[in-house]
Amino acid sequence: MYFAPILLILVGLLCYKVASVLIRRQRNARKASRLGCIPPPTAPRKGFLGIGTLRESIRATREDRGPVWMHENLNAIGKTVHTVRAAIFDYELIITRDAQNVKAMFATQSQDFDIGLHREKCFKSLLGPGVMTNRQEKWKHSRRLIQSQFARDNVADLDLFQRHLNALLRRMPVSEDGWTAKVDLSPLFYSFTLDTSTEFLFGQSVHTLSPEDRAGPLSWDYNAPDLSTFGYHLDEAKHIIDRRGALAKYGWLLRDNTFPDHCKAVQDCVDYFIQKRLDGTWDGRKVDEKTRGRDKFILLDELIGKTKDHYELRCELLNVLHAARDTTASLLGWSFYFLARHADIFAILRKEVLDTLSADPSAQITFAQLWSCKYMQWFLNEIIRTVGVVPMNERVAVRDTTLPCGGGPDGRSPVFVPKGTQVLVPTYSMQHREDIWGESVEEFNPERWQDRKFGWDFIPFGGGARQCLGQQFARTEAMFAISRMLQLFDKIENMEGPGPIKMHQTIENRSGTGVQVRLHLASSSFKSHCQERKTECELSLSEPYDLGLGAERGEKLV
Ligand code: HEM
Repeated sequence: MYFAPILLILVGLLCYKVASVLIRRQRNARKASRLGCIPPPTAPRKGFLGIGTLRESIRATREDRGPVWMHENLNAIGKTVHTVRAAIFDYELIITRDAQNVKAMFATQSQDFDIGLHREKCFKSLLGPGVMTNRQEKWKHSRRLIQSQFARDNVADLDLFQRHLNALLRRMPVSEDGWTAKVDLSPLFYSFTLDTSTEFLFGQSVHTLSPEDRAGPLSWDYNAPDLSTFGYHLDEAKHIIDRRGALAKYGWLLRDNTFPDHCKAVQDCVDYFIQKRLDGTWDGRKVDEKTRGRDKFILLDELIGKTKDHYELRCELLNVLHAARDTTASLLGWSFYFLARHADIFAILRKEVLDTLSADPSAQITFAQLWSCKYMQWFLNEIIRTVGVVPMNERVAVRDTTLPCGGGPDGRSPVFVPKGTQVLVPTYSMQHREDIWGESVEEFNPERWQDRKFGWDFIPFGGGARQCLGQQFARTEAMFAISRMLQLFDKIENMEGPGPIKMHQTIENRSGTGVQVRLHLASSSFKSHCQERKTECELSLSEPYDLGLGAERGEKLV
């Protein structure tokens, strides 16, 4: 009985939708032609309404080859085609790996573009509004608040990295033959960067790698949240967000009842840190106003000088934590993934570290020394280029606008971009364009960076107005950890065996098979450790030897 009116309403809605799409297309076509724009090539739409393409892309991501799938699909349209239109259902977007278009969106026409609304929507519940998720005026406010802090020289604290690296090394006991057991370095680096970034942001690490250090300062406080699960809840919440993000504007379809609990657990911990800092109490002692944040850089302390709004502090700090932690862990993981597969590069890099810094892993390293390691810089650039640590970026047009090129058969005409259109920037694909990087594009070769300057064709840290604020921090942390490990170990072996590279793409891109290696302790570092600990150098190692600097042999590993 009710069937006919419902059907009528549905048909009416469908007609309205079709009519409005057609009218919008006509209006856009007229405006585009007035502006001298020509559409770019259209990516083939597979299956009904492009559902086949969507399915293929989801399958590729699930099989850990998402960035490669995108690159191959663009190349299939044409190796010289760098801007295309794509459509799935009623959703039309532009994909560009053209440096000129990227420069326009990120810099020269940045007032016409912003990050997509779905980034804000996906992350809102976990991070809240902050520098990564805010748009327009609100973003400008967040950026101003954070940026001035990052301009300081002492943002990257080498002592901080050293302490947490020691904890990581304690997880890698060495046997009698000088080799560590087979270890997956990937999760260790994710823990390492969680520990360093929580300390750098909140002034208190969650000590994932050294829980024994966590117990001390907070044991007196019965109201303290459970810091041991901070990393778990953060990872789980991010995992759900990643899955939603893959569905773009349809992300809301993916429901997960555990999501609010994960978000709350993370926020409770951060709230606790902030409250303690705001109260001026920490570890039961009064924090001295004068020394607060002076001897070492703590972002929370710096922000407290600008705002006392608890919610704002929490959101901004969580935004930076999200930006900092996984990206740097991915960079470190991939570094050792490639070192384990390129013995020649391992040898060159190690020689540079020993010559420039010292062969002694307990000798002090300075910021200037680290940054003078040229080959190390090339090596990191090549890692970032090869894997695309953040393999995809995006913008959305906030008004009708244009991109300077990509249109027409020769790709030289401007392209019309209607308001609300999402423009994807597949940075991985940009970094694998043969016309930019040459025929050896798929070769891992740090030396290609010898005389190369950064341009708009290499934007792993974004560019222009929203450029990454932590590039220097991330590079310093990675250089420090790599240098120390190369001082300690003289060999690395790939324990995964042959097989294709797997790129597990979430927001960052990490190795889908982990970083399965074993490392061999250099005899010189072994001696220096022994001397430092006043133990005998000719130790006959009948038990695994604990590598952690400062830790005594035989100490119980956690
Ligand atoms: C290898 C490591 C890293 C990579 C590849 C990376 C990459 C990026 C990229 C591509 C963006 C721009 C996003 C966009 O255009 O919308 C970005 C933004 C940002 N990054 Fe990083 N990042 C890294 C490490 C870090 C670290 C360690 C920190 C902090 C300590 C950090 C803080 C930020 C912040 C605050 C923003 C937001 C800037 C804004 O929107 O105004 N990043 N990062």
